[in-house]
Amino acid sequence: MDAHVSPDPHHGLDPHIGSDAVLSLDGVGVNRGEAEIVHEVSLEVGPGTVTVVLGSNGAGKTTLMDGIAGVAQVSSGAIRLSGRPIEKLPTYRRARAGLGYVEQSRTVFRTLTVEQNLLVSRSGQGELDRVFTLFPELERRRNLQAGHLSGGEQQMLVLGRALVADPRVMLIDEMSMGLAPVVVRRLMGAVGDLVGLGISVLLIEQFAALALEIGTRAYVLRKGRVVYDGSCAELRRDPELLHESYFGAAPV
Ligand SMILES: Nc1ncnc2c1ncn2[C@@H]1O[C@H](COP(=O)(O)OP(=O)(O)OP(=O)(O)O)[C@@H](O)[C@H]1O
Repeated sequence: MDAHVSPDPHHGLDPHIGSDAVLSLDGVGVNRGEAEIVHEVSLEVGPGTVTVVLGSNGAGKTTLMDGIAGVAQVSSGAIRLSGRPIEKLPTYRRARAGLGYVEQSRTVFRTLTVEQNLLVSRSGQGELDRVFTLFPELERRRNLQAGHLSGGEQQMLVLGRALVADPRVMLIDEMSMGLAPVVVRRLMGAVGDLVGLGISVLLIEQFAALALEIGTRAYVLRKGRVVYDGSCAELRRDPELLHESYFGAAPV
């Protein structure tokens, strides 16, 4: 671990974060096939917060999310959702327990309308209204085939589809891929609004500066390990620390 990268799990943070975590990982390893890609990750998502996971390409961010959601095999450690161990549950039972997963590759049913896309994964009418409150853009296009939406609107619909399943925690993996910064900013605003709906978020985002604006706590992964655990505010203030966490050396 580097000298400037905080080894203190509560560094610069509001001390209330921690014990009442909605999602917590304790020493988690995650495999891809035979190889362990993520090693001994301990992490907490506080209630009503956005927690940000950063790291360079190949650092293991997606593998970590896949392990939490049950898509990749957890090789060691414990994962708790509202205090309940979930690491041995199959994917669908983790989802039923309140874990929503917005995977990296955005998918909508292109030939179905916006509304039909939402109805497919609905748990109640109220949730549809929540989506349209969050994304008035989608309400205006509710009868349009989803394939005709812009990239940003499709991503809103992907988020909306996760939202109608009424999750307690949402894992969101790089939803900004290929989108213009102005669209990403709009999406980040919506992610920030999720906490107002009582949803806690674990967010992977390549636009680090935008993610750090809406996040409370940040983790940086390098080679599958946590090398920074601290506040988003600290990383925002200190771009050198951010760079060093990513790459293991200060910028030249
Ligand atoms: N299915 C797989 N089988 C074997 N190795 C894999 C597989 N998927 C990913 N990896 C490897 O695991 C490592 C971490 O990949 P991962 O996709 O989790 O990183 P990431 O931080 O999400 O990167 P990116 O930002 O590029 O998505 C990489 O070295 C990658 O080559």
